Amino acid sequence: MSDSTTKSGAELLIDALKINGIQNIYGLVGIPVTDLARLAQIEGMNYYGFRREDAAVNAAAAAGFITGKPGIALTVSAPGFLNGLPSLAQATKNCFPLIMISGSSDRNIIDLDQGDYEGLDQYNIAKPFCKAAFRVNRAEDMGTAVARAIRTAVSGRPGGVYLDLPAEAIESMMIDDKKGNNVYEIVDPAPSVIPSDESISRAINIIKNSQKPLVIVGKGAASARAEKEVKELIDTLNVPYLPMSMAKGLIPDDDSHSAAAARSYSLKNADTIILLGARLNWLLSHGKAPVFNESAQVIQIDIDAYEFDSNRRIDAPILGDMKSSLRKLIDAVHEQEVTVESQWLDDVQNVVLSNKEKMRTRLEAGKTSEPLNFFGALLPLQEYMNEHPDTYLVSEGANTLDMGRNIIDMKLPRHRLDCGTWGVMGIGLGYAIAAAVETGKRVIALEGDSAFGFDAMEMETICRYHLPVTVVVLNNGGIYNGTDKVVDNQPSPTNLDPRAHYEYLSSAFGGDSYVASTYSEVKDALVKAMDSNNPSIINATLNPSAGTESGHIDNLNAKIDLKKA
Ligand SMILES: Cc1ncc(Cn2c(C)c(CCOP(=O)(O)OP(=O)(O)O)sc2=O)c(N)n1
Ligand SMILES: Nc1ncnc2c1ncn2[C@@H]1O[C@H](COP(=O)(O)OP(=O)(O)O)[C@@H](O)[C@H]1O
Ligand SMILES: [Mg+2]
Repeated sequence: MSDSTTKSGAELLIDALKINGIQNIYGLVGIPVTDLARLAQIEGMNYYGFRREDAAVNAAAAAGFITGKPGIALTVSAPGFLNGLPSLAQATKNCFPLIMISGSSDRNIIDLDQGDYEGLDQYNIAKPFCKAAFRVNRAEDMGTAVARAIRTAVSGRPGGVYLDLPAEAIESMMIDDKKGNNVYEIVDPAPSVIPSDESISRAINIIKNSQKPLVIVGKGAASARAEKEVKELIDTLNVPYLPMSMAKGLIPDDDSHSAAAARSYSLKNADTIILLGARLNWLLSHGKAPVFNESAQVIQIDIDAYEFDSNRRIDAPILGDMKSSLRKLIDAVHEQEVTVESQWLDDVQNVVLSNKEKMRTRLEAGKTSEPLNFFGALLPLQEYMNEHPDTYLVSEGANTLDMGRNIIDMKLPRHRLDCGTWGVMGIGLGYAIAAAVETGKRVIALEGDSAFGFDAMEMETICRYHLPVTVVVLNNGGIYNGTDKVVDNQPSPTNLDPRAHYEYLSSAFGGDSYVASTYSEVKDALVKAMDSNNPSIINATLNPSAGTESGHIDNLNAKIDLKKA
C-alpha cells in the first residue's frame, strides 16, 4: 500500500467496501479493472472470476438477496458493462440490493466522441435500468460514492445501483491532507420506516369485519428478514397464507396455515387480501377477477408507496418497512383482541388436503414412469430437501420451474432463488455460486435443459472454486418439451437434442457427472452427488413429451393459427 499520505482511487474504493463489511466481489476482469481485482485480493477481499458478466452480476444480486448487504459486481467497460446490464436491470426489478461497478472511459474522450477503446457513455445508458447511477471522477470522491451506492442499494425498496469508474479515477492519487479521506462506515444504511397509526387502524377495521382473510407473503418480506413477524401475524389471526416463490420457507411450507396447495381456491374466495411485500403484478394476475374476488378488500404493507393502487384500489395501504409495520399491526391485533372465524382456515385446509392427495398419487406413479416424467424426476429432490432443509435450491425453466415450485417444500427463509419477477432464464448458475459462496451450504441448481444452456459455461467457475453445487438438468429435449413439429426438415423452434450429454460439462472441468433416467437413478445420483460435496451435474433424461408449452403461463403466449400458414 502507498504511504499514509496518498492513496489511489482503487485503494479508497476497497477501503470503503471493507469498512462497510463487504467481503466478496463477483466479476470478469480486463481493461481497466484487472489490477483493481488483484488489489482487492491483496487487501483481503475475495474476488470470484466468472466466464460471462451477466452470471457475475446475477451472482452479486443473489448475494444481496441472501445477505441483505449489497452484492458487488465488477465488469470491464462497454461490452463487459453491456453484458452485465440485463442482470443489473433484473436485480432492480427483483428488488435485490446490488452495486455493479464497471470500468469506463475518460469523460473528455467520451464527451467529445473521440473514439476511445471500448468507449461508451455507460453512466447515462445505465440509468433507466437501475435505482441510481453514480460516476466517480476523482479519488477523493470514492468514499462518498461508495456510501451513496450502498445506502441507495439497501434502503427503501432495495435495487441495483451502477457505479461508473473511469480509469483515471481508479489510478488517480489522493493527497490525504489530514481532512480524512472520506472513507467511513455508513450509519444505519436502511433506516426503519414506521407506518402511521391511521394506516394501522384502517387495516385493523378491515380485518375485524373480514370472514376470509388471506395473507400473501412476497420476496419483499424475505428481503426484510421479517419471518418471525410474518409467522406471528398468521398464527395470531389463525388464517391461511400464500407464499410467493422466493418467500417460500419464511414459514415452513408444511405449516398447517399454508394455502399453497389451494392457491386458486383461496385467492378466489378470500374477502380480504393482506399483501406483505408482494406486488399485484402478472404473478398475481394483477389482483383482478376471475383469479381474485373483485369485491375483496386489500391491505398492503410496502416500503414503496409507488406500489399502492398499481393494479387495483388498495383499501388500507400501510407505508413502512415490513418488520416495523408488522410489529405495529400485530400489537394492534392483540390490543383490540381481533379474531377471525376459524371456518375459513378449515375450508382452505380441506382443499389443501384433497389437492395434496392428488399430487401424492401423481408422485407415486412417477416413481415407475418410463420414460421418466417430471413427477418421477422431482420426487427425489422433494425427499432430499425434506431431509436436508438447509440446502439452497435455485431453479429455472418453465415446467421445471413451475412443477419444482409446487412439489419441493422449503423450510428455511431465503433458501430458494429462481427466475423472479421477470421470469428470466440464465440466472441459475450465477445464483447457485453466490448461495454456495455466501453461505458455505450445499446448493442444488434445478435446471430445464434450455435454461441450463444460458450460463452452462459457469460450470467451469463452479469447478474452479470447487463449490458444493449439484446441477440437476431435467432434459426433456426442448424449450417446454421436445415434441415440436419439424417443418421442411428444419429443427423446430423449441426442440433441443434430447441426447445431449450435459453432464460432460462437469467432468470436463474436474467435477462429477451422472446420467439418470428413472426415479431411483435420480435419487441415487442426487444422494451421491450431495454427499460428495463436489461440483456435479445430473443429466436426468425425461420423456420428450413431458412438459406443456410455457409451463403454467401459456395464456401469455401470442397465439397464431398456424394451420393457415
Ligand atoms: C433470457 C430469456 N430468454 C428466453 C426466455 C423464454 N423462456 C425460455 C427459453 C424458457 C426455457 C424453457 O425450457 P426448459 O428446458 O428450460 O424448461 P422446461 O422444458 O422444463 O419447460 S422458459 C421461458 O420463458 C426467458 N424467459 N428468458
Ligand atoms: N423491507 C421491506 N419492507 C416492506 N416492503 C419491502 C421491503 N423490501 C422490499 N419491499 C417491497 O416488497 C415488494 C416485493 O414484491 P415482489 O418482488 O413482486 O415480490 P413477489 O414476486 O415475491 O410477489 C416490492 O413492492 C418492494 O417495494
Ligand atoms: Mg426442457
